[in-house]
Amino acid sequence: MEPLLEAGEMRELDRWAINEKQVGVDELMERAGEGLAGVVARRAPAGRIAIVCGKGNNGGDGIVAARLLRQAGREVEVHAVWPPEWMGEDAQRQLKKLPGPQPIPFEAGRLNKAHVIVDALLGTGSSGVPREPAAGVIKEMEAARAPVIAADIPSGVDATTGEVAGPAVHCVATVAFHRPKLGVWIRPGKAYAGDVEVVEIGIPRGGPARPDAGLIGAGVLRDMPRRASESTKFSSGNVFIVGGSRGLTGAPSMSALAAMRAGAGYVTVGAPASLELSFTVRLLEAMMVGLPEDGSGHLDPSSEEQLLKAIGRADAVVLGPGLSKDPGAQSLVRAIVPRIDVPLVIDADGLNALVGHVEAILPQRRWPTVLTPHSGELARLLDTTSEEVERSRLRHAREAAAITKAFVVHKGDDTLVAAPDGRVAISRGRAPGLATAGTGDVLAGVIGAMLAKGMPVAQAACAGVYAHVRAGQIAAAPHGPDGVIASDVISALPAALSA
Ligand SMILES: NC(=O)C1=CN([C@@H]2O[C@H](COP(=O)(O)OP(=O)(O)OC[C@H]3O[C@@H](n4cnc5c(N)ncnc54)[C@H](O)[C@@H]3O)[C@@H](O)[C@H]2O)[C@H](O)CC1
Ligand SMILES: [K+]
Repeated sequence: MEPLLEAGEMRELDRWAINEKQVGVDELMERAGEGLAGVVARRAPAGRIAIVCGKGNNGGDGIVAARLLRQAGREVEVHAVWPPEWMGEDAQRQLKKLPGPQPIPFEAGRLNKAHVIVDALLGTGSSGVPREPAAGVIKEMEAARAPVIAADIPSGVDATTGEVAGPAVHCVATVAFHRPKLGVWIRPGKAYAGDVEVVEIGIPRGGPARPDAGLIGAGVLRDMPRRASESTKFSSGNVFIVGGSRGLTGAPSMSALAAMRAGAGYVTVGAPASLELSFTVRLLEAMMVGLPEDGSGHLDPSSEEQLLKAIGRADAVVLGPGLSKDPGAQSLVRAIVPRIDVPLVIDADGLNALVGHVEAILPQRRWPTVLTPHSGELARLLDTTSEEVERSRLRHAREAAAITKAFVVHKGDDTLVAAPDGRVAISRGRAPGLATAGTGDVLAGVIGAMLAKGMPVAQAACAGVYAHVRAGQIAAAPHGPDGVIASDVISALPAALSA
C-alpha cells in the first residue's frame, strides 16, 4: 500500500529530516523545485510560464522552479501574491538566487498570456478556507484559460482531508513532494488534483511518520488464497447471500455470481420462498434456500432460526442485496446481525435496516463486519445529509467505523476503506464503467468471497475494492464505459483477479 500523508505528518517528516538527519531545508526545497520544474517542462514544453507564489515554502518551491526553468531558457513570469519581503526566510534565500526579472505583484490579466500556470500559492501549511488575498488569486487562476499545475496540493484543497471549503484551483496535474497527501485522492479534492506525479525530495527513509492512510494497489491481491489441486468447493470459500424480494431478485443474483467469479467455490442464496424459481433459472451454479416470507415476497422475521441454520457452515455472509425496505425484512436484519457468527458484509437495504440502531446492534457482533454504504446510505446511518457526507467523506467514513466497530467501505470513485481504529485505505478509482445499477451488489459479493477465503477483514475489503475497480476497467476496455452493465463487471472478475 503506497503511504499517503497528512499535512502534519509531512511537516513532522520534514522537521525530522532537517533536525535529525541534517538534510538542509535548502536542499529539500531545491529538489522540490527541480521536480516541479521537470513536470512543467515536460507538460508544457514551450511558451510562457506564470508561477504564482505565496509567502510560505510552497512559494519557495515555485521560486526554485522559476530559476531552473529560466536557466533552461524558458520565459517565466513570477507573480508574488504577498510582497516578496513577506516571504519566509527559506523562500527569501531562494529569491536572492532568482536570475532575471524579479517577481511582479500578482496581476490577473497577465495569466492569460501564459501557456501554463504554476500554483505555488498554498501548500501543506495552509489551514482553513483560503483568506484574501489568496482567495481572490485562486479564483483568478481558476478562471484563467491556461492549464494549472499545482505544487504539492492545489490551493484551496485541504491536504489532509480532500475537503474544499472555499475557492480552489482545478489543476491538470499535482506534483506531490515526497509522497502524495490524502487530499489529492479524496473527493472533492481529487477532482481538483488532476494527475498526481510524485517527486522525491531527499527525505531519508525511516522517519517518524507512521501513516495510517494508504492507496490500494495491485499488491492487495498478492495474499489472496488461490485454488490449488487439493482445493475443494468448500475450501475455496463458502458464501451465503441473504436478500431478495419481489421485484428485486437481480441484486442477490449478481452478488452470488460475483462471489463465484471472485473465486468462492460454494454460494447459496437465502431468499423468500415464493421467489425460488427466479433464482433457480438464473443461478445454475449457486444453491437456493427458500425462506418463510410474509406472503407478498418479503422475508419475514419468523424465518430467523431457519435462516441461521441455513447459514450453517458458510464462511461469510452477505446481507442486504434486494432485501427491500419492508418492515418485516428490516426487523429480521436487526435480529440476525448480532447472531451471525462468521464475517459479514452488510449492503443496501441491510444498511437501511440499521438506521437508528447502528450503535446498539453492530458493536455486539463477535465477528468482523464490513459495511458498504454509498454516501446516501452513510448519511442515513449517521443521521446527516448526503451533501454533508460528500463534503467530508473521510471524516464520515471514519466516524461510522468508530461507532460501529465495523470496516466501512464508503463507495465512490475514491472508495474509502475505514477501519474502526482510524486507519484508512483509498482506491485510485477511475472506473467510470462502474456507474451503473448492480455494481454495488457485485462489490458486496466480491468482498464476501474474499472474507470466505479467510482473508483478514481489512485485506478482504481492500482486495474486493481493488478487484471490482479493475473489473470495471476491463469491462470498459473494448468500447468505453458507456453501456457497461454489472454482468460485464462480473464476467471481468477472473481477469481482474489474475492481474
Ligand atoms: N514538507 C517538506 O518536506 C517540504 C515542503 N516544502 C513545501 O513547503 C510547503 C509547506 O510550506 P509552509 O511554509 O509550511 O506553508 P505554505 O507554503 O503552504 O503556506 C502557508 C502560508 O499561507 C498562509 N496561509 C495559511 N492558511 C491560509 C489561508 N487559509 N488563507 C490564506 N493564507 C493562508 C500562511 O500564513 C503561510 O504564510 C509544502 O506544501 C511544500 O510545497 C519545501 O519546499 C520542501 C520541503
Ligand atoms: K499549491
